[in-house]
Amino acid sequence: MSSMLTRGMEVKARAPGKIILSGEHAVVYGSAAVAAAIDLYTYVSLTFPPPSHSSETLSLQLRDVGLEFSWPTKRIRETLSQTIDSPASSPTSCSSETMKLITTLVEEHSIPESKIEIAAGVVAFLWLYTSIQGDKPARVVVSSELPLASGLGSSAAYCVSLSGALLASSDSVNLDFSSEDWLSLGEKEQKLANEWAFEGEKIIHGKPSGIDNTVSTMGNLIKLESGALTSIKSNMPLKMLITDTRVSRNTKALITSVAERRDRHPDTMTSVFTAVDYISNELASTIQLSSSNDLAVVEKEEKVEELMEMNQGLLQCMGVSHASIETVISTTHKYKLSSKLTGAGGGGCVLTLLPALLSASVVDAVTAELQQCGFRCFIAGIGGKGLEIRFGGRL
Ligand SMILES: Nc1ncnc2c1ncn2[C@@H]1O[C@H](COP(=O)(O)OP(=O)(O)OP(=O)(O)O)[C@@H](O)[C@H]1O
Ligand SMILES: C[C@@](O)(CCO)CC(=O)[O-]
Ligand SMILES: [Mg+2]
Repeated sequence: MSSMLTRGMEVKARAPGKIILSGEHAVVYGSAAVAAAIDLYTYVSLTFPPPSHSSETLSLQLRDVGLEFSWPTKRIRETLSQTIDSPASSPTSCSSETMKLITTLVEEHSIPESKIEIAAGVVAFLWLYTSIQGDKPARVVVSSELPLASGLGSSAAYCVSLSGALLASSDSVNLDFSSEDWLSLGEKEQKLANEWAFEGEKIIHGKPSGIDNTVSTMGNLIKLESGALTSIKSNMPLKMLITDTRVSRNTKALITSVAERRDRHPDTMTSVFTAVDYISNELASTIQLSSSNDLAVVEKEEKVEELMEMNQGLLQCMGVSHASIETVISTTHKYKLSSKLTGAGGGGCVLTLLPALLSASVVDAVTAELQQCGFRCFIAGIGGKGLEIRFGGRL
């Protein structure tokens, strides 16, 4: 399969962003968290030059940030000779020595100071590319429907779609490349893509829990607790208004600030994480479709709202709320709606539950008031597909 793909064929992958309904940060310390895929995707296009082509470069175009990188493959082999021939079938972490070497490759390109956080994404790209495809010349293009660095899992969608495209064109994955439809990977291959994406997330997040890459790979609605995954089936409408405060933040820095607070107050923070664990488990059983869960939708919504408020209080206690998030919470509260931050916090996006019977005029009024504050509001479809691959066709 890989020999056909090396003849100028294009492989595409797409992976969704996510919302975290409860449990961000605490999940890094083993508490339960509940997350859902949303219908906004990051797309990767990977093309190997045809054999007649003289190009011996690896190029990366990041359309969302208007940056382009390219490296002679000879330069990549010289720099990363120690790690380049590792097998794609066994995901490995990027050591600090290799990270330094990759950083020298990234620093050969000047990234404007205002976009410096993209460098971690480029390092993650080079680690995933060289680990899975070695030093083959290729052109990779990334574009996303997600706001970057805003809590909707753009880093995970980036790592999952990259891992998917790279594996789909390796010998580790077997797919029908004569099909022009979006294809899901088999269970084993999905697991491999998720494991590689987790290695990329480690480079971008520092200490990720794995929830973002897992929900982006698998799609749907999931609970993750101490690394153990449960898939949640729900028949609740779960309509969420997403408000992007447009305050950009960095997940790695926020994870570090929570770790520092935990170092200062170990017992207290452990109790906070335990409380979040209870909240996530209660939220999961409230939305879960099961014969013992016979509450009416309105009652379930009231429970979810209260649990979201409680989780937000504990996120504030962890130090990851922000004045812009508090403005969204107080604005939606005027309309008797409950909100919480989603993702790492510090700005970024806020979720507001829109109960099924809420009138459209209230949604319009609250949205208008939030937009007047300079925020961007949208409603995303929840619980859709995860990583998918497509051969040929257009992005
Ligand atoms: N489409 C993209 N193009 C280039 N880099 C990207 C893209 N998507 C994500 N990244 C990388 O991921 C970083 C943002 O990741 P970060 O974890 O801080 O935010 P997030 O994943 O959007 O939010 P959260 O982790 O809270 O869900 C960017 O700075 C960049 O390095
Ligand atoms: C803040 C965090 O819990 C969620 C970010 O979406 C980090 C992680 O779990 O990797
Ligand atoms: Mg992230």
